[in-house]
Amino acid sequence: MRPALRLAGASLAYGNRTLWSGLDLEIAPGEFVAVLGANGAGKSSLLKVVLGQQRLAAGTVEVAGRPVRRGDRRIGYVPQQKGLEPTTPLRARDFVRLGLDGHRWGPLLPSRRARAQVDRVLDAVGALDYADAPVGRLSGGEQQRLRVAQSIVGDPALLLADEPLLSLDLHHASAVSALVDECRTRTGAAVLFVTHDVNPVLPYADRVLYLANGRFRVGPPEQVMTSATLSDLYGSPVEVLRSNGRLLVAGGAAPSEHPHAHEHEEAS
Ligand SMILES: Nc1ncnc2c1ncn2[C@@H]1O[C@H](COP(=O)(O)OP(=O)(O)OP(=O)(O)O)[C@@H](O)[C@H]1O
Repeated sequence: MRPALRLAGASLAYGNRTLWSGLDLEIAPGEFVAVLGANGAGKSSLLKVVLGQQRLAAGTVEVAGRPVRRGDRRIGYVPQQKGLEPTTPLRARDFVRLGLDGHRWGPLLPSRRARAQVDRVLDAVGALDYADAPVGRLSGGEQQRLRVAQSIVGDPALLLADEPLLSLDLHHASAVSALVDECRTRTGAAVLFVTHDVNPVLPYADRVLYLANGRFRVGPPEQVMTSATLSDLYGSPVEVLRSNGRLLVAGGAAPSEHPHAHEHEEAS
């Protein structure tokens, strides 16, 4: 089967600083890959490469067998969270609808089918109660649920989610993770899901891509999320603790020039 996403010998650099290199990754349709790593490891940049917004320094990247290009309608994207302007002149449901026909100019076309699709995802993220509210007045967590709804409403073949659980309470973090899982099961979408906390996606992640120190490990969570693997990756002691089925990563202070890398922790 043709991979939904294929990176081969991929390297990413800004100027003379290489974020990661030698990345070979094939994601099958329907596969769920969680992307983890310290601040600044290059997780968001990886998504930008797949979106065609950032060029590789070396190697190739293909989405469903074709070179990446900007504005690929087969890709759904949840950008890293930014608050929407309070005066944004859109209702929540119109904001979600942009995921279906936001690429077209002009007023939204009346369509019973589009309305039903929007209602279905609003319901799935628990946003029906505020479907007609102005989007800019909603809380960070409410807006975040709408971003997720917008990214999946068009049934993408590849879903890229950049910290979609940020601002969500435990209940909604679980619900959004389950929703993404349900979406990939129903539509066969492949998922690349950036998160700082692996726990909400542990039930669904087929593999983890862990980026640190310009290197990476990729494999099933039980292989990657171990003290031995992460200590080796970071080059310093990292302890992965297990408690009640949850993982807690302690340590991971990367010998990096970026002080915020030391804040890395998957505890929640
Ligand atoms: N366009 C750019 N030009 C130069 N440097 C950049 C650019 N975009 C990102 N960087 C730098 O590259 C590094 C990786 O950024 P990126 O946002 O991909 O990291 P991340 O792993 O997603 O981090 P976080 O967990 O903090 O969101 C950072 O140090 C960032 O400052």
